[in-house]
Amino acid sequence: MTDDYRRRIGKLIRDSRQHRGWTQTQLADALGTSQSAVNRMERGQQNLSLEMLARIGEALDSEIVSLGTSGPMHLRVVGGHPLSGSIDVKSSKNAGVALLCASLLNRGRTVLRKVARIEEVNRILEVLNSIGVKTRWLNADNDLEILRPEILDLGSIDEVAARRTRSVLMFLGPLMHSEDVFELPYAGGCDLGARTVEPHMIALRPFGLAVKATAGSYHATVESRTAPVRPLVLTERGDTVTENALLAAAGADGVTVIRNASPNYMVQDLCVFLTRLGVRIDGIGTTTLTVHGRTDISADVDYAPSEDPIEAMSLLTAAIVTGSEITVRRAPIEFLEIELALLEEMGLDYSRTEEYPAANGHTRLVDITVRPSVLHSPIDKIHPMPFPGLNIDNLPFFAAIAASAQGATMIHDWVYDKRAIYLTELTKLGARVQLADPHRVYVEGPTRWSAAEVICPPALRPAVVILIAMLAAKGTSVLRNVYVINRGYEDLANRLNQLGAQIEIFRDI
Ligand SMILES: CC(=O)N[C@H]1[C@@H](OP(=O)(O)OP(=O)(O)OC[C@H]2O[C@@H](n3ccc(=O)[nH]c3=O)[C@H](O)[C@@H]2O)O[C@H](CO)[C@@H](O)[C@@H]1O
Ligand SMILES: C=C(OP(=O)(O)O)C(=O)O
Repeated sequence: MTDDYRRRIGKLIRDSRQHRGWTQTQLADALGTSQSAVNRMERGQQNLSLEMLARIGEALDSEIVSLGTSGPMHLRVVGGHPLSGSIDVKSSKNAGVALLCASLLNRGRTVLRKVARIEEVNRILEVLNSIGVKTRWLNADNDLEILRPEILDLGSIDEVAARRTRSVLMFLGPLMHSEDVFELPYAGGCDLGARTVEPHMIALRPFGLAVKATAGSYHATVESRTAPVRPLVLTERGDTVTENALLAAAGADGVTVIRNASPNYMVQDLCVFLTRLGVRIDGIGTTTLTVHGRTDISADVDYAPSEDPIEAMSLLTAAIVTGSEITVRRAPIEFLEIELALLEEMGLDYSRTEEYPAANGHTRLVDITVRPSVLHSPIDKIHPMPFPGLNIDNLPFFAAIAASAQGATMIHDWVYDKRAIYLTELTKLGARVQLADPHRVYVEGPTRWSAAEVICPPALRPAVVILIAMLAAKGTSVLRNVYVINRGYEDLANRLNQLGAQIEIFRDI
């Protein structure tokens, strides 16, 4: 790099940092380097690798220094080393996106604390911004301010961003309170096979919302604005459908009883948030929710969504599969109990601290320490259930765990059409995974993991499972196109590196 280039790039970095309102120390923290190194970079006195430029671009959210961020992101993993140390679980993707959608109900100022800085959140923010909602990251802790304008500009909705996430479906519940007729692009998300939206349509109908699927979008018409006269019985105990019903009920004039509601973690977080907005909800954490709606929600609210049980499970799995001792701090225990009970049956040696409250004042957290253990397969198949059951999104992690255990395990993903199929990618790293049918795999362990080059399957959890297997595999593996992981995990590679992993981020340019 010539001096001139170094100086010009340094100036761009300084401008972007100042634009974001960060000190050199804040940028250094985000990059895992020192303030003096940032100072040298800004003065053009430091050679910068493309990877470092990519990381700076990402940290500063800046197009100017996104030189290396234009192409897809990949990971190079030097595996076979045990991990050690402690790691904090971040707030959940699924509560994060639900609360962003819920902020549309609020005419006051919404502040969400420590929001996971992930692609799924970015997509919803792009959609919110495109319709006129003002959002602003307040600091390096990822606190986020959201201000909804009186009138939304739905005609300008960012369709590209909307189509990349399924969470945009949760705009239906809030928007029906302020719009008479509106369109939403078809929801996307992980490619897990067909995912029905019918339960959402059925749940919102009693509130007076008619939704018709037209070419490429949902056409919504508010025929009347009412609270359902009878209890609303959900046909599926789904998470986002429960959230949509809650959002419709929260802004409706009257009391709504929702039966067969999901009591899962993101739903509980949303309920607690709505109570902070002044909406009374009885039965939080159960399958019957009674919502006392309000048509005048306008509160300056400050809320910290809780920690992600799926991220906690991912980190526990990384420890188990690499035979490491690590402590996963701030794990929401209510949503991990069955997983831990099963792991204990399989021979896992672990301990946990007393419970302490999350910042939302509701969720119970513990620190979990996992120690190297000799695991054996469970006697019965492993299958998920809606909460309270083994979490549907935690199931894929058991494929890597079963592959590390002695014996044969059957894993039954009845939920998604395609997800079990993606688990067979583990065979590329030496695991014996056999597809019995599109929903069931047999896993035979233990595995001598071997390094490989793999393209991420288009599904978040199976992609992370492959990354974890790469941490266990001696040698250098490459995982390509990790957008799907970034959709749900913040800075996962660097955080694993802090536990001793050797993962390098690189990009095509
Ligand atoms: C943004 C968000 O929060 N996403 C989560 C949410 O998605 P979301 O709520 O969108 O999940 P879906 O509605 O797609 O439900 C998942 C699948 O389970 C089936 N199903 C669900 C409930 C039920 O009682 N019976 C039944 O058959 C559905 O038909 C579907 O095939 O919940 C899923 C299931 O926990 C999780 O994988 C997703 O991470
Ligand atoms: C399936 C998942 O999420 P989404 O609903 O965002 O596709 C997931 O989190 O594993």
